Amino acid sequence: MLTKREELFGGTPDEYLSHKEKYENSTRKAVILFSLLRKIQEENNTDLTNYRNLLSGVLGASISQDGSPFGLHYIMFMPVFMSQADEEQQERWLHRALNCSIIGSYAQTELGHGTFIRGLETTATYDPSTQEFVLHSPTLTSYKWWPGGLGNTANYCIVIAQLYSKGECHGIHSFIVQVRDEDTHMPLPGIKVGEIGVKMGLNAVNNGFIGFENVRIPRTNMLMKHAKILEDGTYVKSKNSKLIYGAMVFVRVVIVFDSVNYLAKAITVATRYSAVRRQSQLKEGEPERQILDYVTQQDKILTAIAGCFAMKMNARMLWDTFNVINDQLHKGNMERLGELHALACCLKAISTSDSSLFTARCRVSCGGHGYMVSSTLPATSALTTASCTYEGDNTVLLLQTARFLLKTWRQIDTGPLTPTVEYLKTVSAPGFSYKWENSIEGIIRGFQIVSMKKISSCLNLMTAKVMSGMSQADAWNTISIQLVSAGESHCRAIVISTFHEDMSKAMRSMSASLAEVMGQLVELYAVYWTLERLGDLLEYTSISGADVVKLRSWYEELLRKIRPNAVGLVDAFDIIDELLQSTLGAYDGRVYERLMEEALKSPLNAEPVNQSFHKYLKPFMQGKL
Ligand SMILES: CCCCC/C=C\C/C=C\C/C=C\CC/C=C/C(=O)SCCNC(=O)CCNC(=O)[C@H](O)C(C)(C)COP(=O)(O)OP(=O)(O)OC[C@H]1O[C@@H](n2cnc3c(N)ncnc32)[C@H](O)[C@@H]1OP(=O)(O)O
Ligand SMILES: Cc1cc2nc3c(=O)[nH]c(=O)nc-3n(C[C@H](O)[C@H](O)[C@H](O)COP(=O)(O)OP(=O)(O)OC[C@H]3O[C@@H](n4cnc5c(N)ncnc54)[C@H](O)[C@@H]3O)c2cc1C
Repeated sequence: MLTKREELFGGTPDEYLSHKEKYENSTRKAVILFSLLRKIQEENNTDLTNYRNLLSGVLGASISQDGSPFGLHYIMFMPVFMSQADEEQQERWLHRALNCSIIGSYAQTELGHGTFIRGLETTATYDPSTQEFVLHSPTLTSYKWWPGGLGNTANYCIVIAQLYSKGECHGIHSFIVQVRDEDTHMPLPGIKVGEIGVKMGLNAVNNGFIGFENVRIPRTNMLMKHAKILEDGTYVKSKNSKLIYGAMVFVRVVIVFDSVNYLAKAITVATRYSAVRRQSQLKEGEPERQILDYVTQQDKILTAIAGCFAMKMNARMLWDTFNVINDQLHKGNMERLGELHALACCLKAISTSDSSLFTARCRVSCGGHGYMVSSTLPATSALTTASCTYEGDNTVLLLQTARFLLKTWRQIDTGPLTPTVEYLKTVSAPGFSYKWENSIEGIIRGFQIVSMKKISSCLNLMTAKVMSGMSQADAWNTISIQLVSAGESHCRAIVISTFHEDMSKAMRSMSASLAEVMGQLVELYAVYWTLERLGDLLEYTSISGADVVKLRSWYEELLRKIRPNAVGLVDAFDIIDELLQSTLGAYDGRVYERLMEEALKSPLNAEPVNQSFHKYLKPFMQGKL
C-alpha cells in the first residue's frame, strides 16, 4: 500500500509520460492534493485573507512543475466569484466551488484578443421573453482560448462576454456557464470544448478552448454584484465600470507572491549546486574550487537571492495595500482604485520579469546539468516566462502604470498624493536639492528622482507632439518605450525603498548577526540595480564616475561578505526535496548519484539494444536502406 507521499511523488517521472498521460497523472495527483486542501478549507472561512493563504498553499504545493488542472479553479474561478457574484449567487454556487463538487475555469482571452478586453467578441444577448442570455461565438477568433482546466477538467466556467440588451451593447461582463454535464462530463449542447495542445510549460494546467453556438443561460447566471440586468432587460450600471477588472488585480497580487516562490526554488537549486560543484583551479596545484567561489558565479546567484527577499517584502506590502483599498472599494470609496491598479500592474510586471531573468541566470549558472529536466530549472524557467504574459502582458501593464503616473503628474499641484506616489511631490518640490551619495538612502532618492524626471519628460514630450498636431494616441504610441521605462523606474524606486524600510523594521527584532546579513542583502539589491541602471542615473542625477568606481567596490565587497551565508539563506526557504524536485538542489547534495538515478529511469535504458537498431540502424549501416 503506497503512502500519500509515494502516491504523490512516486511513479514514472512526468518527463517520460505522453501529453495525455501527463494530464491524467496530474489529475490523479491533484485529486489527492486537493482533498487534503479541502479539509483545510473546511476549517477556514472564505474571506480573501484566508483565501489567499489557501491559494498560496495551492500554488506552493502544486507539486508538478507543470502546474495543476485545478489551478484556475482556485486562482480565478473562486476569486472572481467572491468579488463579482451577488449574495444570492454566492449562496447558490460558492460552497459547491469551495468543496470542489464543481470545478471551474476563467474564460476571458479569445483566439483573437488577450490584452484588449474591450475588443472581446463573445456575445451574451438578453432575451426578455425567456429571461435568458444567449451566449454566442460569432467568429473563430471569438473562441475562448487559454482558460486553465477548461480542456478536460472544468465543468463550469466564468465567461467574459459583451452584454447586449434591448439592442444596446453594455460592454464586457461576467457570466457563469455550465460547460459539461455534472454526471457524464459530456459537453453540453451548443458547446465545443477541447484542449489547446502542448505548450512551452505548464502542460498539466489543461488550458482549453471553448466556442458557443447560441447557448442559453438563465438571467441569474450573469454575475450581478456590480452591474445588473433586470427581468425586462433594463441594464443597471455598476458604480465603477472598472470593478469588473477587480479579479485581475487580485490575481496580479497573487502572482507577485508566486514569482517569489518560483525564484526561491531556482536559487535554492543553483546555490546548493554551486556549493557542491567543484570546477577548475584558482591557483595552480590547488584543489578545484567550489564554483560559488567564483565572483562571476556570485554575481549571478547572490543578486537573485537578494531579489527574492526584496520581492517577498514587496509582495507583502502589495497584499496589505490591496486589503486596505479593497475594504474602501467595498464601502463604495473608489478613490484609490487607480493607484491599486497601477501598483499591481508594475509589481506584477517587475516581479515576473525579474523572476524570469534571474531564473534563466540560475539555469545557465548550473552549466550542462542545469539543462537537465531533472534539475527542475528548465521547467521553472518555462513557468516564469509564462508569468510575464498571463494575467496581463508585462509591457501592457507597465503602460497602464505609466498612464496612472502621467495622470498623477498632471494633478501634482492640486492636492495631496496617495502613498505610493507622494515621493513625486517631495523630489519635485521647489527648493528640493539633492546631491548623489553612495548610501541606501542616496540610492533610493536617486531612483525617485529618475522616476519623477522620466514621468515629467514623457508628459512634456506628449504635450509637444500633440501641440505639433499629432493625435494623443499617436503621441502616446510614439513615446511608449519611454512610458514603459517610466513605469519600471517608478516600480524600482518602490521596490528598493520598501525592501529597505520593511527590512529595517524586521531587523530590529533579529539577532545582530542575522540583521547584518539581511542588511547586506538590502545593500546588494540596491547597489546591483544602481549599476544596472547607471544610464538613467547619469542622465538625471549628479552621480559621478568616481561614485561609480566606489559603487563597484562596494558591490564586490558585498558579494564577498554574503558568500559564506549563501547556502544558509536558501535553506531558510525550507523547500522540501519533494517540492523542489531537483537532482541538483536536493538537501543531501548527492548530485551525481541523483543524476544517474534519474537517467536510469529513462525508458530508453530499460533494454541494452533499442528496437530501432534492428529496424533502422543496422540495415542503414549495412547499406541496405
Ligand atoms: C494549483 C496550481 C496552479 C498552476 C499554475 C501555476 C502557477 C500559476 C500561478 C498564478 C497564475 C495566475 C494566473 C494564471 C491564469 C491566467 C489567467 C489569465 O491570464 S486571465 C486573463 C488576463 N488578461 C488580462 O490581464 C488582460 C490585460 N488587459 C487589460 O487589463 C485591459 O485590457 C487593459 C490593458 C488595462 C486595457 O483596458 P482598457 O479598458 O482598454 O483600459 P484603458 O487603457 O482604456 O484604461 C481605462 C481605464 O480603466 C482602468 N483600468 C484598466 N484595467 C483596470 C483594472 N484591472 N482595475 C482597475 N482599473 C483598471 C485604467 O486605469 C483606466 O483608468 P483611467 O481612465 O486612466 O482613470
Ligand atoms: C500559461 C498561460 C495561462 C493562461 N491562462 C489563461 C486563463 O486561464 N484564462 C484566460 O482568460 N487567459 C489566460 N491566458 C491568456 C493571457 O491572459 C493572455 O495571453 C495575455 O493577456 C496576453 O494577451 P495575448 O496573448 O493576446 O497577447 P497580445 O495582447 O496579442 O500581446 C502580444 C504582443 O503585443 C503587445 N501589445 C498588445 N497590446 C498592446 C498595447 N496596447 N500597447 C503596446 N503593446 C501591445 C504586447 O506587449 C505583446 O508584446 C493564459 C496565458 C498563458 C501564457
